[in-house]
Amino acid sequence: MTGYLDDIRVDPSEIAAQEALYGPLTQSIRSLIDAAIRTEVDSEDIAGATAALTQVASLLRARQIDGSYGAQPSVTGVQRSWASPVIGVRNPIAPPLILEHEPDGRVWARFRLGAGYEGPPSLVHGGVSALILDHVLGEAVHASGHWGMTGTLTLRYRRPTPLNRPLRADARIDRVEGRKVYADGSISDERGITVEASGIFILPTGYAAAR
Ligand SMILES: CCCCCCCC/C=C\CCCCCCCC(=O)SCCNC(=O)CCNC(=O)[C@H](O)C(C)(C)COP(=O)(O)OP(=O)(O)OC[C@H]1O[C@@H](n2cnc3c(N)ncnc32)[C@H](O)[C@@H]1OP(=O)(O)O
Repeated sequence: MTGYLDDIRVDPSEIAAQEALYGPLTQSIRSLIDAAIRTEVDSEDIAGATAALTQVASLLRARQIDGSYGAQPSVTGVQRSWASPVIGVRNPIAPPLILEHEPDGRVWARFRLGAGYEGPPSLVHGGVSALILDHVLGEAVHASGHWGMTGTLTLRYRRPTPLNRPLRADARIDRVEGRKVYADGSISDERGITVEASGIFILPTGYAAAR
């Protein structure tokens, strides 16, 4: 797999400039998603908003990459994660999580989930929790100098996870067995753990280990 070591070679000022350009666009669309779910304006205003948004979409589509973001051969490892639905600087679906890396390899993030992530009324959708944990466990694997595809992800939903409350995700690797890296993690609210996860991340046949 290419891209892994490119992370180190990307010019930081170029990354900062791109983040300053695309970050506000993404944040604006993120706010729009929440607005679209919760709006109670009258039908004329909905029709007006729909027309305006169609125009915005065609403005952005005037020049586009071919295919998905991470599939671009010229795009570096750092930029590729910008399309992530969990941390993506360019993905309005991402909450986003801002990940913190500890020297001992633990990875964690504080975040909140709003109306766009609802499962049961006023609670986080279980699939969204799985998405977040898959990513955070995968990051802990990556931080340990390995990488791999998610082979198995096991979740235990211990308590409902609330919307619009401070949440935290944590992950760390447990052990490495050949091509398999075992990682554990959780999502917590103010009262403690709501979801526990364990995952097996596997370096696919034919791929070299990261380091
Ligand atoms: C992820 C790429 C990272 C790129 C790095 C760049 C930067 C990263 C930065 C930041 C982290 C990002 C974080 C992202 C997080 C999201 C990750 C995802 O969403 S991944 C998409 C969902 N997962 C799939 O689509 C897998 C589909 N499955 C496969 O591709 C294969 O089945 C694979 C690779 C899992 C295994 O295939 P084989 O052919 O290489 O492996 P065989 O030779 O069959 O088995 C090897 C060993 O693993 C066990 N094994 C095989 N499959 C297993 C499984 N599903 N679960 C558990 N064990 C399994 C076997 O029993 C065997 O064990 P024995 O060596 O005998 O002890």
